Amino acid sequence: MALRLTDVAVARGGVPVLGGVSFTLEGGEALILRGPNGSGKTTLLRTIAGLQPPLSGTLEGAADAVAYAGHADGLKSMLSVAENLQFWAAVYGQRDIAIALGAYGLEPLADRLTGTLSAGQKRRAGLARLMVTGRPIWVLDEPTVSLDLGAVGMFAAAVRGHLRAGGMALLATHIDLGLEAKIFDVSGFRAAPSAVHGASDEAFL
Ligand SMILES: Nc1ncnc2c1ncn2[C@@H]1O[C@H](COP(=O)(O)OP(=O)(O)OP(=O)(O)O)[C@@H](O)[C@H]1O
Repeated sequence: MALRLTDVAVARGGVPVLGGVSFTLEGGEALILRGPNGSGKTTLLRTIAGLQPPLSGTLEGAADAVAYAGHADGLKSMLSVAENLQFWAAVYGQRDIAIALGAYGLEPLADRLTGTLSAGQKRRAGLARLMVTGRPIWVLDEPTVSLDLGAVGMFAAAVRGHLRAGGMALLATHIDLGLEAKIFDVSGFRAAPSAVHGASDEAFL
């Protein structure tokens, strides 16, 4: 299986952000999105995750295959870490959370209410969530924010394991994770300036 984008254009708040984006990601491959702040990385990732439609172009291989980790951690603060992972495992028809807990050193925190965790601990739990989805394409937006060096290592190891198992990873990150990955710089794909200004998609704020 593969994720294939052909001549994709994306918009935020009705304003075109990127155009002419084409790439293919095969099983076992990672692709890192680069580009300055505001260049459209998040918008492209949200489109691939199915949170918004592309303006034009075709996107193949993403439906029912993507697990998305955006800026929010996707955790319920009044559930424990284990309960959160069990919840997400159930959503995706999976059961085992032990591997995910172990991969991010979360066993000692398994029974803690997620709302009482530190920012980095929450981020570890949010990333562990990906491992209980069983989904082949991990789409990650700045995944290492709040992580200390040890946790960055845990994350890199989790991604490597996912790739070895034939999975794919698409990441927007400014950090060198030591992964063998293709780089896609979105800077060269800026959409032509539009006459529309000041719009926003508040529904997603
Ligand atoms: N909710 C929104 N409504 C309207 N425009 C938005 C909204 N969110 C972001 N934008 C604009 O869309 C453009 C692309 O933003 P996007 O978040 O995709 O960039 P990014 O490359 O991920 O940036 P960063 O590196 O800062 O995270 C920017 O000009 C941004 O100001």
